[in-house]
Amino acid sequence: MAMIELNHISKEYRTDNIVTPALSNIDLKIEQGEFVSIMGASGSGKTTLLNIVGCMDAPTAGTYLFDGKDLSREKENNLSAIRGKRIAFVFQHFALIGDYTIFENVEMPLIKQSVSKTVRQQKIQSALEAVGIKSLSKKKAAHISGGQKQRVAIARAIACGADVILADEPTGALDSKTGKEIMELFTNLNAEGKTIILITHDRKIAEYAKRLITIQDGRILSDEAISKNNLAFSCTKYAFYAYGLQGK
Ligand SMILES: Nc1ncnc2c1ncn2[C@@H]1O[C@H](COP(=O)(O)OP(=O)(O)OP(=O)(O)O)[C@@H](O)[C@H]1O
Repeated sequence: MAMIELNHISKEYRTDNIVTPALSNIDLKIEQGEFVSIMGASGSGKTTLLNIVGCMDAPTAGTYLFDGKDLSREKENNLSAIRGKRIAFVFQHFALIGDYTIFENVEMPLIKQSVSKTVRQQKIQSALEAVGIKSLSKKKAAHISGGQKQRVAIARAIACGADVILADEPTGALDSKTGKEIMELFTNLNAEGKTIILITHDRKIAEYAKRLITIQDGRILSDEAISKNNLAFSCTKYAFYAYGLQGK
């Protein structure tokens, strides 16, 4: 059984009698532990798809099964519980509260989950350590760089214990070097078993994943494993590291 299973999913937005079809008849299975990139032109339906997978939006038709449970017609309370515990989001513009410290930003979902103070402290310290910003924990989110903000957002996803991380253009607001560092973090998280689904407009970013889905006009145009050439590239890169050379 796939962890994420979309069967004949369609989505239409209706505003002021205008109907906009966003997704048409999507069939998709994603197994636990996969790392998937989604690409497609602007307006092709990528964010709509991610929002349905992340229980932020409901489909107009079709069924969405998460771990075998049909969530398509689930009540908001139950969806919000799944969002909080199983699925975390990382956004292009970070979605942090600027006036809160880094520690407090990571802490918020844990308070919502009623995690005790001692356990919260442990989870937050270990998540901040995993993304390399433990020393910044008392700084306000407004006073750190874009790359550091995205690390906070990833730490928040790690700390809340989600096993699925959905990332919508996570490197879109970052320079290419910082973007690569963020993608290395996602690669590590995937190696630890997290399921990652990531939207990007950048083919190089997409190639960090193991599978690439292309969307066009609300339909899946292609769904393929990332090619061996790229694996050869990453093997070369890791060989560089293994021999203690500068791997660039
Ligand atoms: N809340 C909404 N109300 C009405 N139409 C919407 C809404 N959100 C998205 N749409 C429309 O649905 C279609 C798919 O939008 P979506 O945001 O999923 O595309 P996208 O591929 O993520 O685009 P981008 O790359 O520009 O972010 C577009 O035609 C868009 O205009």
